Amino acid sequence: MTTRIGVTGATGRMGREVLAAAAEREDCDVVFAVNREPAGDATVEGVEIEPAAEFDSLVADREPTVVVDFTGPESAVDYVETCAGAGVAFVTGTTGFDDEFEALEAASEDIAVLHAPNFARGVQALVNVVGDAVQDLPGYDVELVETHHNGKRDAPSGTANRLLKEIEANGDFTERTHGREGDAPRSEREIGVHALRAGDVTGEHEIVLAGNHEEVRLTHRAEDRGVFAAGAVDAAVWIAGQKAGWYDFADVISE
Ligand SMILES: NC(=O)C1=CN([C@@H]2O[C@H](COP(=O)(O)OP(=O)(O)OC[C@H]3O[C@@H](n4cnc5c(N)ncnc54)[C@H](OP(=O)(O)O)[C@@H]3O)[C@@H](O)[C@H]2O)C=CC1
Ligand SMILES: O=C(O)C1=N[C@H](C(=O)O)C[C@H](O)C1
Repeated sequence: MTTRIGVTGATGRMGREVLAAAAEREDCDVVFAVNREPAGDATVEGVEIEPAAEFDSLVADREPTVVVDFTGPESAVDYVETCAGAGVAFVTGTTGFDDEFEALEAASEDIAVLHAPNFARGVQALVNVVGDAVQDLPGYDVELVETHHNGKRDAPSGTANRLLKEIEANGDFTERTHGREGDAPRSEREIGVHALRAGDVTGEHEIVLAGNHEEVRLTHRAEDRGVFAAGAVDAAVWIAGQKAGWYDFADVISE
């Protein structure tokens, strides 16, 4: 069966990649793509880019099975609420959520919603191993360093926040220290968190565990945004058959 996909943020860094990834597959069709203020005759991968102001009517008229969203927290909430009203599943890789996250969770009572801060399969593997490493090395200092391109808005990254949750769930930590400056010795049970923004780095996450005169470094490096887009399109095809509820990327790759 063909999955009918609507794409938001379609001229953004990730939106373009999603359109390219979808174009490579025979089991999905892009039925519309929107951006906030598209140039008059804009197309990406042969798909016409339409104004985001028309999102609601496009959902009603083109009947997507699922919307794939890489935009910002506020727009993601607007889009998921429309999808919830129309019975259309929603896959989002948007990060930087604060209170807006509650609206995503609420929508999952009516439709299938999948949020993943990182659609790279290697990051899922990293999430799986980091908890074991922290458990196996009690008392070791833990620091997390993430590096992204200079256009990224949110810090720390959504992936870093996900990894931090995993570290905290598996060790005895009391605080996160964001950066370090001046007379600022490390306390025993803190996790240092460092966000670098430079050039066109696609996305790197490194966890350093150090103690006992030894050091372990767990690193994921995305070399191409296509990795995230391919994962998001896999998720879109997968979610088409799911009932209302909250899902993450682990659900997709465990099948
Ligand atoms: N989960 C994952 O695997 C990944 C997640 N991301 C996340 O995806 C998101 C987008 O990243 P990226 O593509 O690099 O960002 P870009 O800035 O390149 O693109 C964002 C797109 O969203 C649109 N947009 C932003 N805010 C709004 C709004 N309020 N209303 C309507 N449209 C809006 C932008 O429109 P306009 O052109 O008008 O500004 C643009 O098209 C970020 O949160 C990022 O962290 C990124 C990579 C991988
Ligand atoms: O903004 C990006 O580029 C990325 N954002 C995601 C995040 O915040 O974790 C995932 C990836 O690292 C790229």
